[in-house]
Formats: sequence, C-alpha cells, structure tokens
Amino acid sequence: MAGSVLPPGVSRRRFLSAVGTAGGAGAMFATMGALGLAPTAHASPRYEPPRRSDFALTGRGAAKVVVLGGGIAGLAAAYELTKGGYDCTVLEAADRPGGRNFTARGGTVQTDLRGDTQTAAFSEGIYLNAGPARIAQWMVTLDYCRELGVPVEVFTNTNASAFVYNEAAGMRQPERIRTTKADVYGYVSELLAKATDRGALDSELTATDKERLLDFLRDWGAIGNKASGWRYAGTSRRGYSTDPGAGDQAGVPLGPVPSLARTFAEGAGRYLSFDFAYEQAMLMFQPVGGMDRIPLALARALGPRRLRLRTAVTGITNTADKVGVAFLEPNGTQGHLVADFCVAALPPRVLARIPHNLGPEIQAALGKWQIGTAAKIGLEYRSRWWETDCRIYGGITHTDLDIERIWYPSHGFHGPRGLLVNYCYGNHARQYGDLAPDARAQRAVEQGVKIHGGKHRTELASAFSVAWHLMPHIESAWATPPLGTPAYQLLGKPAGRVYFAGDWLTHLTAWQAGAFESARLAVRQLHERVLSP
Ligand SMILES: Cc1cc2nc3c(=O)[nH]c(=O)nc-3n(C[C@H](O)[C@H](O)[C@H](O)COP(=O)(O)OP(=O)(O)OC[C@H]3O[C@@H](n4cnc5c(N)ncnc54)[C@H](O)[C@@H]3O)c2cc1C
Ligand SMILES: N[C@@H](Cc1ccccc1)C(=O)O
Repeated sequence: MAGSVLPPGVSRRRFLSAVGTAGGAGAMFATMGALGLAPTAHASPRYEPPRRSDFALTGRGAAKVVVLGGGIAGLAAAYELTKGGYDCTVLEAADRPGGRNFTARGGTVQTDLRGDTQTAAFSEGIYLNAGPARIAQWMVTLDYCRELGVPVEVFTNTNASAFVYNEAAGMRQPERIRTTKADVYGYVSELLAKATDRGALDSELTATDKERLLDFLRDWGAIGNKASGWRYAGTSRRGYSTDPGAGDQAGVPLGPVPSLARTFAEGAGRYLSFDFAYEQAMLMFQPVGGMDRIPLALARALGPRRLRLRTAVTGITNTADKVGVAFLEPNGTQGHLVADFCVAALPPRVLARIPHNLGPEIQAALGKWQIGTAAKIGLEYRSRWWETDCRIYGGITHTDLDIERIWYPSHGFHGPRGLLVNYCYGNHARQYGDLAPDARAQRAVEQGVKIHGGKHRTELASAFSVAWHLMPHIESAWATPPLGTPAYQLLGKPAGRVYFAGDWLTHLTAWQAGAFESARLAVRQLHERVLSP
C-alpha cells in the first residue's frame, strides 16, 4: 500500500469494477441502439441520478435503542431512529463525537496509545482534518450536510500546478503535474499513433476507426501529423519557464522535453490515474470550517441527553426480548442500560474485544476484516509560500517519499497562514507512528524540503499529527471487508437484537458515506422488524 496511488485494500477491485460499469453502460446503450431501442430524451435519461436523499421511515417505532459508538455511523443511526420515533442513547468512549471524523484546532488535546500527548498550537482559523477531508459529489454525506445545514466548499483534489516527484526513479527535481501529463499523454499517443498507422492494429480497427483514433491522438497527446512521424516534441501544455505576457513576451516554454525512455523510467505517470477513481474525481467538497462540522451537527440534532461521551462500553448481553449493555461512566463507575435493540457502531477489532454473548461465529467473523492504517501530519506555516512562490492553490503533490503526498489547503487563499498536510498509508504511517510527534514533524519537514526547498522548514509554525493505529478506541484508519464471504453476510444482519454498523460493513470502506449507508441499512432493518406484525 505504501506509496501506492490506488485506494487502500479493495480499491483496485473497485476501481476496475468502476471502469467495467462505465463500459457496461456504454455497451448496453449500443445494443439498445442496434435493436432500435435507443432511449429517447423524454423516455429515459442517459443518466438516472441515484435517489439518496429521500431516506424516511414509514410509520413510527417506539422501541428503545442503545447505540454503541458516536462516530458517523452511530450518530447517523441515532439521528434517523430518533426521527422515526425511537428512544435512542448513544454511548461514546471519547470526549468528543465523531470518531475518525476528527478535526484538530488550536487547543485540541490528544493522547495516543503510545502515551504521547499533543496540544495543537494552531492559530485562529487553522485546522487539520486528521481523518476524513474530502467528499465526492455522489456521496450521501453531502445530503446530510444539506439536511443538517453544514455549508460546504470545493475541496481541490487535483491541481495541474502541484507536483509529482519520484526520488527513487532518479527524478532530478519535482515536476508539475501538467508537465508529466503532457509528456505521458504525448508519448503514449505517439506510440499508439505509430502502431495504428503501421497497421499493427488492423485486426482491431476499420480504416474509419483508424482515422478517428489518429485524430483523437493528435488532439489528446498534442503530437505531430503523419508527415512528422506522429512525433511528440513537447507542447505548451507542459508549462513555461517564463509565462506569456504583454508585447513581445510570448513566454518561454518549459524545456527540455525528456526522452520517451526517461519519461517512463521516472514513473511519474502512475500518479495520473488517481482522480479517475469514482471516489476521487474532481469536484470534491469539504465542510466550511472543518469536517467535524458534520458530527457536531448530528450531535446537536440529537441533543445532550441522547449522547453520552466518555462512556466506554464494556459488555453486551443479548436476550430473547432485550439487550443489556454494560459501560464505564465518565467517573469510572460501572453503569448498565437495558434497551429493546442495540446498534453496535464500533470498529470491528475494537468490538471483538468487548465481552458479549453473540456467539463464536460472530466473534470469528469480526476477525476477518483486514485492518489498515494511515497517518496525517499537519504542518502550519507562517506564510502561504506555496501560493506566492509556487503558485499552488490547493490540490495534492504526489511523491514516492515516505510522506507520500502533500495536500495544499483548499480554503483561506491569500490568508496570512495555512496548513499543509502530509498523508501516508500503511507501513509509512506505522513508521511515522513509531516516532514521537516532534520527530514526526521534523522528518516530514525534511522530506518536504526535497520538493519545496528551505521555506518548507523555515516558515514552519507548528505541527500536529495523528497515526490512526494509535488512536484510542479506534486503533486503525479503516478495515477492508471480506466482501462476498459468509462473514460479511453474517454481520450485515442482526445477531439477535444487536445490529452492526460502520463503513467497514459496506463497499465504501474508508469513506463516511459508508458509515452513513450502513447506518441507514441497519435502521431500515430494525424499523421493518419493529413494525412487522
Ligand atoms: C486518515 C483518514 C482519512 C479519511 N478520509 C476520508 C475522506 O476524505 N472522506 C470520507 O468521507 N471519509 C474518509 N475517511 C473515512 C471516515 O473517517 C470513516 O469512514 C467514518 O468516519 C467511519 O465512521 P464510523 O462511525 O463507521 O466509525 P468510527 O469513526 O471509527 O466510530 C467508532 C466510534 O466508536 C467509539 N468507540 C470505540 N470503542 C468504544 C467503546 N468501548 N465504547 C463506546 N464507544 C467506543 C470510537 O471512539 C468512535 O467514536 C478517512 C478516515 C481516515 C482514518
Ligand atoms: N477516503 C480516504 C481513504 C482513501 C484513500 C484513497 C482511496 C480510497 C480511500 C481518503 O480519501 O483519503
């Protein structure tokens, strides 16, 4: 996973299936066309938007439900159940709602499982979304933002002005994404055009197809014509060393253009597919002021009576007609609560450690999820030198360094200060987690200097980091589900009166949308049961 631009765990499969789905739809329309059944504009739109924001429970349920965990899944389950008439109590071990949805601001204190305590020294207006930070347009998360009145703004996931840098491949210096893109598209186009023109693809293409493909490649790769041998010889798309301006200033195109061999040897092209992913495509969004605006809004909607913080669940007992939950009160005394149903919205490994009587099959199933980790290191700077000096306004630099990527802020442009985020997965996250917080920041700064030079060090004002396997009560960044297995099927259904929820129970692991969707599924199942005669 480390250094990979692919999504963690299941994502390669998901990425491939997304490509397959697009192809499938195209093929379906082609077949319909051949049969004379092509959809007309009024009869069936080419794209039917999924109906996501119409979640409403029919009828009212009066049962009492105890929800374990006040992350997005637990809060959303309680929020929807409360709307449906249920009497809900959420038990959350931490002193804040949100779980992995954690935003650090000036004054935020966090102690990790190593015992290191950090107090964020960020200035006014500076924050680190240490967990979730971006939301795709199709995700149900945005519907909750709308419903809860959480304003959103654009999150810049891709920026041609940001860099790619592969140190191990011998890149002498970071390169703008636009430059890599131009060269990679250019050379791929040149090769494909040559192969097409020489007849290497004659068994695949008709003469008309070939013409159309060559036309496309000339535009897509900015390559020459047949007479020039379809040559890629650079393009203004690569950028300029002196920008075009007034009068005689035509601009000085960036040069020299690396050879085809060099372009592929440097391997920077592998970062270009990042935003092809359904989950990662621009535009993306973020709540104004920090991602924790979402759990805070859910908590507000629930009210303090329904959400008990600093309350750690210690036991679950399922009986024929009730569920008993044991917990530790904030003052350390033992508490106990009895409800008609329970929604367990805890991470799978954490849940597996809580004594319960749900049976060995449930216990074994909980062990089948593959745990992944990630770390975010937020570096606050005294000036926004990436805007003034590098002309980077948001977006992501991708590297093969152990920091993996650098995020530039998508808000607060031209403000006095800003925060860069180093974000890595897997082993790199563990390596950063092994360091004390100051040492993490120092190491991340040294890596970033390779991209940005001295200001990456000298302008640093403060730092705050989270290595997610060290986060109390959570102990991971995400868990990859054993999709299609009996374990996945088993936990998708209630165990007696206990329902399970969390992003780990969906095809959207590592996304809040998964937490919301799983909560909605559990709520629907529970409600149908309560209303069934
Ligand atoms: C680094 C990182 C980046 C991410 N990026 C994105 C992103 O850009 N966009 C996006 O949409 N999603 C992102 N995600 C995923 C998103 O954070 C999760 O999908 C979502 O927040 C999971 O919510 P949940 O309620 O299922 O689980 P959690 O948030 O893990 O909630 C579980 C809750 O249970 C509590 N708990 C544990 N033990 C007990 C106990 N004994 N008693 C009581 N409570 C207990 C925990 O404290 C926690 O609050 C990211 C996650 C990480 C870590
Ligand atoms: N959702 C998380 C984790 C993730 C990373 C990359 C791909 C898929 C998921 C993020 O966007 O940062």
